[in-house]
Order: sequence, then structure tokens, then C-alpha cells
Amino acid sequence: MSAALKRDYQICEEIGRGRFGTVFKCVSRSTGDSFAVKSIDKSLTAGDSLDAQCLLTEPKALALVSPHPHLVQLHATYEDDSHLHIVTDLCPNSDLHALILANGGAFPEREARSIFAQLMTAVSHCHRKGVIHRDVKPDNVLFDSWNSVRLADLGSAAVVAGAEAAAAAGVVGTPYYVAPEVLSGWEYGEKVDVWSCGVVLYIMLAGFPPFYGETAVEIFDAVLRANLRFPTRVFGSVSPAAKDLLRRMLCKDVYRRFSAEQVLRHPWMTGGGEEPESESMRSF
Ligand SMILES: Nc1ncnc2c1ncn2[C@@H]1O[C@H](COP(=O)(O)OP(=O)(O)OP(=O)(O)O)[C@@H](O)[C@H]1O
Repeated sequence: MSAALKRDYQICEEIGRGRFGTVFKCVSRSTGDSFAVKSIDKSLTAGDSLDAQCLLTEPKALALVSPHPHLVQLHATYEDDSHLHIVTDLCPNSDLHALILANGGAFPEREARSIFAQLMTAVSHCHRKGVIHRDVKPDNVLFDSWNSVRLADLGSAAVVAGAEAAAAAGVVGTPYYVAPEVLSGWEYGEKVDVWSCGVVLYIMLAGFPPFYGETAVEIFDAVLRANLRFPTRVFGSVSPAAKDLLRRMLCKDVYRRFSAEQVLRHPWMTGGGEEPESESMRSF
């Protein structure tokens, strides 16, 4: 662990682990405030692989998009011989994936909208700053307080504007959420995040993913077919406005697919879409 990091922060318990990073709670020695520190093993960044490039992009992408109320904010970075340490906001109240599991099914539209609107403002902000997140999924939507979320994990991001810009290409992301054009092998743009957000919204409203398979290959086949269905059993009680928005986000034709800004202006987002009355299902 970096001596400078330990000088500035007291490192506490492990709170999460990903493919490349271990995340610890830490406390600032000067202010007493709590943060999260993600320690990335630099040996995994050796070589030219796409994963290696992404790991080094995370602090740059975070710096470009910070601050924003619905994005995990970068506070400091430290480096030692073996690790890169990224200090960010602490989001101690679990994530959207855990909430979906705890609910065991669909969210009422009003609750889905409240979370989804925060996610979309974060994604729209990233796009304005020239950053494509490329791994939007419920696991990366963290709760920092009751019903307030922050999008985390820019470890797969691409910076597509400014001095450090590079074209976005390569298969990056998580099978259920990945956009069809990511699988095509060509360069792609920021609307890959809109597709992933559409999958997140579908799962919140239905309780299951729109493009399903038993294996990654089967999921990719379903994503490439992009055959969007709204089974009546579940979607019979979902408003036409919500289904219209999903069609515009989960649209295989990138030119017709909405931008993040257009999603934020859709009637379902601005509260004009009809919806059935329902009780809040937040259960933890
Ligand atoms: N700011 C934070 N506050 C609280 N918990 C966090 C924070 N950042 C990450 N975590 C926890 O740590 C876990 C791993 O973090 P993260 O996803 O950033 O690591 P990763 O190595 O990039 O993972 P991945 O395998 O998704 O690429 C998360 O699933 C989450 O539970």
C-alpha cells in the first residue's frame, strides 16, 4: 500500500472486489470523512490488451467527469510500484443489482423513474464530457443515500473527445447490457450507453432482461437479433409511454436510437406518461 496514501488516509475494511481492483473503505486523516479507495494491481495493466488500456483510462475518465451529483467523484490518486489507488466518494448503501434481487421482480414505474432519471443525467453528463462509460449495469449504480444513486466504475470507459481522445472499439461491457454495434467489430459511439441504460430500465420494469440466453454466446445472439418484446403478463400493466421510451432506447439502428439528452426529454421521464397507481416496493 502506498506510503503517501497511508499518510493521508486510514485504510479500513474491504468493501468490494472486481476483476482488477479491490475496494476498501478509507477515512481522511485531515477531515475524518469517509471515502472508497480502489487499488488496481498494475501487473494486470502490463501489455497492450484492451483491459490494460481501460485500467489506465479510469482515473483520466473520472477526472474529466467529476464532479457530478450522480457520478462517483474522484478525490485523489496515488501510485506505488505495484498498485494504482483511486480515492472516490463512498457509496455505502449497496447497489441497484442488490435492490432488484431484493425486490424479486418489477419496480413500480414511479420508483423506476426516480432512479433511472439520476442514472440518465450521469450518462448524459459523461457524453457531454466526451466519455463513454461502456459498462452501465445495475451493479455499477451505487446508492449513496436513500434513493440517491451514483454511477460508478469507469474502468471500461473510453475517452472520445479532447487531447486524450481515441476511437471506441472492441468488445467491452457485460453480455446482457452490451449494445449490438459493440459486437460488430467496428468503431462505435456514446449511444452504446443508451442501449445499456435501456436494458437497465427494462429489467427494473419487468424483473428480467430483454435479451436472454443461457451462455454469453446465446445472449450475444439475442442482442444481435434485437427482437424487443413486451410480454403481456408483465407489461400489460406498464404505461404506453414507458414502452415507447424502451423502443427508442433498445433500437438496433444507432441513428434512430435516442441520445441520452433525448431520453431525458421523453414524456415518460418528464412525468407526462400515464401509469398505473402502485405502492413503493423499496424493501431494504
Ligand atoms: N465508491 C464505492 N463505494 C462503495 N462501494 C464501492 C465503490 N466502488 C466500488 N465499490 C464496490 O466494489 C466492487 C468492485 O468495484 P469495481 O466494480 O469498481 O471494480 P472493478 O475491478 O472495476 O470491477 P469489474 O469486475 O466490474 O470491472 C463494486 O461491485 C462495489 O460493490
